[in-house]
Amino acid sequence: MLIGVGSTNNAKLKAVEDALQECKIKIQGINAPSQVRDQPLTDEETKEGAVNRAIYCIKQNKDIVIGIGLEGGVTKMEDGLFLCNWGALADQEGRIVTASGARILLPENAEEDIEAGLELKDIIEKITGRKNVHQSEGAAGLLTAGFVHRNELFSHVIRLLYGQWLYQKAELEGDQRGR
Ligand SMILES: O=P(O)(O)OP(=O)(O)OP(=O)(O)OC[C@H]1O[C@@H](n2cnc3c(O)ncnc32)[C@H](O)[C@@H]1O
Ligand SMILES: [Mg+2]
Repeated sequence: MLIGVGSTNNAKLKAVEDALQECKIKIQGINAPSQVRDQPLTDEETKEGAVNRAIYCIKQNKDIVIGIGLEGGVTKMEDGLFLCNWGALADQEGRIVTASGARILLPENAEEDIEAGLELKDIIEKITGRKNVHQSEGAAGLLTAGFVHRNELFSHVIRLLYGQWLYQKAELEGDQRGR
């Protein structure tokens, strides 16, 4: 089964590979536009970016059975700004499922930089002094001393998406059999 993943970011592609390793899948990374800001600033905007990427993927090629869109963002809470991750799965029948992942509080200085208009990936590069951290362990890796990497956060989201999709398809097939 061919899965289109709406990104060429290694952390996201690895997340899909790891999350669905027991399923017979082939992955195609697609440079899908999120159609939201490069740095989404709310849960809603982050989720919308994931949905837009997923839908873009299934429109590229009829052989793509499902499209997966993954989007990172931030969301404001009483105690500060949290890192959030959203995912969406779209299929050729028009079904769309969504899920979000674990979230952690960003340091106060990161919040100030984001409010000043910087992207989280640039802030993390500034803190670590390394390039392309968003393609590997990400902000989560930095803030958990390497315990939880960005791809792991997305992996859970992907399993939530794929599992919901399987469940909904099975429900539909049950209905069609007159259950
Ligand atoms: O190529 P794409 O798929 O766009 O990958 P990306 O790394 O830009 O990821 P997103 O667009 O999903 O993330 C939106 C913004 O949030 C940043 N971001 C989100 N999670 C991050 C993380 O764990 N570490 C570093 N930056 C992160 C990211 O770099 C962008 O600036
Ligand atoms: Mg991006």
